Amino acid sequence: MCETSTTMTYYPIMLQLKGKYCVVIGGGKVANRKVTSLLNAGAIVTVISPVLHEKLQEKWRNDLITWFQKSFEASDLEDAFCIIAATNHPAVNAKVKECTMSHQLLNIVDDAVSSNFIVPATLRRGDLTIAVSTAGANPGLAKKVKDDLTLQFDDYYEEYVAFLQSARTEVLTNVIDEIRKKQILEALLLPEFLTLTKEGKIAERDKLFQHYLQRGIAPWQ
Ligand SMILES: C[C@@]1(CC(=O)O)c2cc3[nH]c(cc4nc(cc5[nH]c(cc(n2)[C@H]1CCC(=O)O)[C@@](C)(CC(=O)O)[C@@H]5CCC(=O)O)C(CC(=O)O)=C4CCC(=O)O)c(CCC(=O)O)c3CC(=O)O
Ligand SMILES: NC(=O)C1=CN([C@@H]2O[C@H](COP(=O)(O)OP(=O)(O)OC[C@H]3O[C@@H](n4cnc5c(N)ncnc54)[C@H](O)[C@@H]3O)[C@@H](O)[C@H]2O)C=CC1
Repeated sequence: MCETSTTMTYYPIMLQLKGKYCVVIGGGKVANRKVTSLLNAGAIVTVISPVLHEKLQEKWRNDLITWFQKSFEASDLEDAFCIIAATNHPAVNAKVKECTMSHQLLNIVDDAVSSNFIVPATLRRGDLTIAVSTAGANPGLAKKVKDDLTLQFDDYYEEYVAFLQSARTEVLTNVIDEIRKKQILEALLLPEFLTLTKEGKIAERDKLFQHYLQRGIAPWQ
């Protein structure tokens, strides 16, 4: 048994890509998956590829992306904040690496070692993001763990996180006493609020929160 991992220790971050110029080289199935997540993050996406996967064609027809129907050239990378090399030719992907400046973000879909970032499997429930990575050891496992988590973090988490956000804002705005503030913030994460959200008892949940906010003691304590 191997005792220590030989894989890279990555630094996980949440990247703000809104309005950032991103270039994807290649227009196949994998490129389409990467483009979809870039667009979801609000990036401005250009695809360089002689041929486009039908889902990318649809995005292009809907003006969601720019497409240059051609093979890769070094000048395609000018001004790019983020670059994804997703062709089916390792030599072309390696050329993209060669032409990338050290300050640019680069993901090469067939070469994690030469990339300066890799993409985790991601589960979203409103503002809750769960990102799973195996550092490239087994991307299929990252996807499987994420898929398994969809059961535990079901759709109602979206409503739950929205409630927690507005309740937290209310506490931070209205409760001056630091000890009480800390107590209420801790109590917000007790299972009662999650259970009531899951059962769709929204009015009851909000009443419970208001009661606690005003009285300072949770009724169940
Ligand atoms: C290093 C990394 C670079 C990067 O792409 O960032 C990379 C590399 C490679 N993936 C390969 C294969 C597969 N990748 C997937 C799926 C995903 N791959 C993703 C990420 C990553 N893949 C990064 C590491 C992530 C990590 O480990 O933390 C996910 C999580 C995110 C995303 O792509 O958005 C997305 C799931 C999205 C979702 O559904 O949630 C599947 C399963 C499937 O498609 O159903 C398979 C087939 C099964 C298998 O091989 O495991 C191959 C071999 C290609 C070949 O055979 O030629 C390479 C190349 C290599 O290993 O060198
Ligand atoms: N990172 C990941 O999650 C995964 C990575 N892969 C890797 O991704 C590669 C791509 O896979 P697919 O998208 O399924 O392949 P694909 O064959 O569907 O797409 C390849 C695309 O690259 C384009 N292309 C080829 N030469 C080019 C050039 N010189 N300049 C610009 N574009 C060019 C083609 O026109 C095509 O659109 C695979 O070879 C594999 O190594 C595969 C599965 C998952």
